[in-house]
Amino acid sequence: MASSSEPAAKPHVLLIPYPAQGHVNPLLRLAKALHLRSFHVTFVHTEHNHGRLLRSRGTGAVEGADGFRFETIPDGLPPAAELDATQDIWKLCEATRRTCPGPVRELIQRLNRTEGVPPVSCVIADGAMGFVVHVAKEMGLPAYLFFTPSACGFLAYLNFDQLVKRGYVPFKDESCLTNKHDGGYLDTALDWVTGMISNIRLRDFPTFIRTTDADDVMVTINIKQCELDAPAADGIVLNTFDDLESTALAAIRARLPNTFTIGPLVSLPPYLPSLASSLWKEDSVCTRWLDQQADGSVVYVNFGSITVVAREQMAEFARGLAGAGSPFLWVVRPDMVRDGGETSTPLPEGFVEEVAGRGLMVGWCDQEAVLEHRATGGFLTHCGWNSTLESLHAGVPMVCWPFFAEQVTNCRYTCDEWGVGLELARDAGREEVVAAVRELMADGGEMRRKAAEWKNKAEKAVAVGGSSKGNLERFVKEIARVNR
Ligand SMILES: O=c1ccn([C@@H]2O[C@H](COP(=O)(O)OP(=O)(O)O[C@H]3O[C@H](CO)[C@@H](O)[C@H](O)[C@H]3O)[C@@H](O)[C@H]2O)c(=O)[nH]1
Repeated sequence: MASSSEPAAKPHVLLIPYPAQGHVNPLLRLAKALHLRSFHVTFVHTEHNHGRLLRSRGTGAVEGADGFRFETIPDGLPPAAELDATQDIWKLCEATRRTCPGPVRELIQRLNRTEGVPPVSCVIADGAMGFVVHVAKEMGLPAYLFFTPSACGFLAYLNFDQLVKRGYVPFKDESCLTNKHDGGYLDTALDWVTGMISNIRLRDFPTFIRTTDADDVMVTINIKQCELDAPAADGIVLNTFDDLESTALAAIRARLPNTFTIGPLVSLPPYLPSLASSLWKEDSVCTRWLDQQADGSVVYVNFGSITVVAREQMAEFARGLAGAGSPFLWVVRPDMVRDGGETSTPLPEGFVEEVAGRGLMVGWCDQEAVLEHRATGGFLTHCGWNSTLESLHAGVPMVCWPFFAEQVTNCRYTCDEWGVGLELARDAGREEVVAAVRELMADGGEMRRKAAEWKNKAEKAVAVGGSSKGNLERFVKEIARVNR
């Protein structure tokens, strides 16, 4: 709760993440940065995620801090039978857009009536909650959108309407939907897209375009976010830095001039560590286990918070990972494998015993700490943007195994543009996994050198005098000023 002695003139920022781990994390980091700069902060979880946070912490309440409060809104989905199961992000996108405008409006009205709390002066919502901009505008409030993907991913989304207008989407033929049997359609060059690498292909675009449905929900929602919501916002915030994505950023700024690049938003060193956002309970054994491993020897494997893998592929992957020979730390979420809609034990029988001593499997870890640990030598990732950026910040080269959304775009840039990744084919078998992990963990090499270079540039961007640090301070001034 806010302290009643708080001066009424303090700017009060309301932050509304999209309710998924990869979206909550960067917005919470921004929220803390604003709190550190004397903003009163209200951070909004969905009721579902609030329940998960309580469970992952084993507490009865999610505590705020002085001038930092948590609030909840419904997400529009029926209550989940299994609290820890990953929500269906497709249904969630549609449900939040339909359900949340009313509750957001009521929340702002209630906060404005709450004694001791300064009136809400600015709203920052995730780009995937872009409808919030219109609610804020109706209430006379400035509103900013934080798009959590990479700039190259966001630029790809900004071109969805062109893909439709030019007739690439919807796909004409079901067979074009899969990597295997597309008859080359996914390799179509899109050299007209300003700001993306010149040889970008249809397959490098966020996978939501892979539909034969002219009214596809994800295509429609993404176009609305880019064509209706983003231009209506007072500004756009991106978790990236200028050196990394200068060409994509120039194209974005040509359309949305007031774009602030403030990344990488990392949480080290921690500020208000008690205000954490892990929806799963972190396994504390990881650091102790890593402490016992040699420098740069461990391959860290994590597919993020949403990815679901087929049982046979999981088994094949496990064999490949074990066969590569490096010690490994693998985060296996309990709901990662689904058989016919059912969640069941994800690992092949006997695997845990077989790799005991050289492979550690946990349900969830403190990923930033793992990537920064001296023993971690490579990251096998699904290329979620937070994972990619956290890896770049830690100077750790990657094997890229993208599954959906703009992970394919991030993979392309990580491998071909930034030179710090090796791509693993979506249908890779154990031999390919072995080969990729061995190459990743090999000593020396160009990828490792490049990774060290990007680490340096990332650190410079957020240090005093760096581009992201300067942009953050400019952003802070702008959103504090609109309040006066
Ligand atoms: O054991 C774990 C696993 C993950 N994380 C954290 O969880 C976040 C995961 O984010 P990300 O790597 O971006 O993966 P997703 O959760 O899959 O992210 C979704 O959101 C991202 C941002 O929009 C998109 O780039 C992805 O495509 C989309 O799947 C990161 O901050 C990780 O550090 C942990 O702390 N511990």
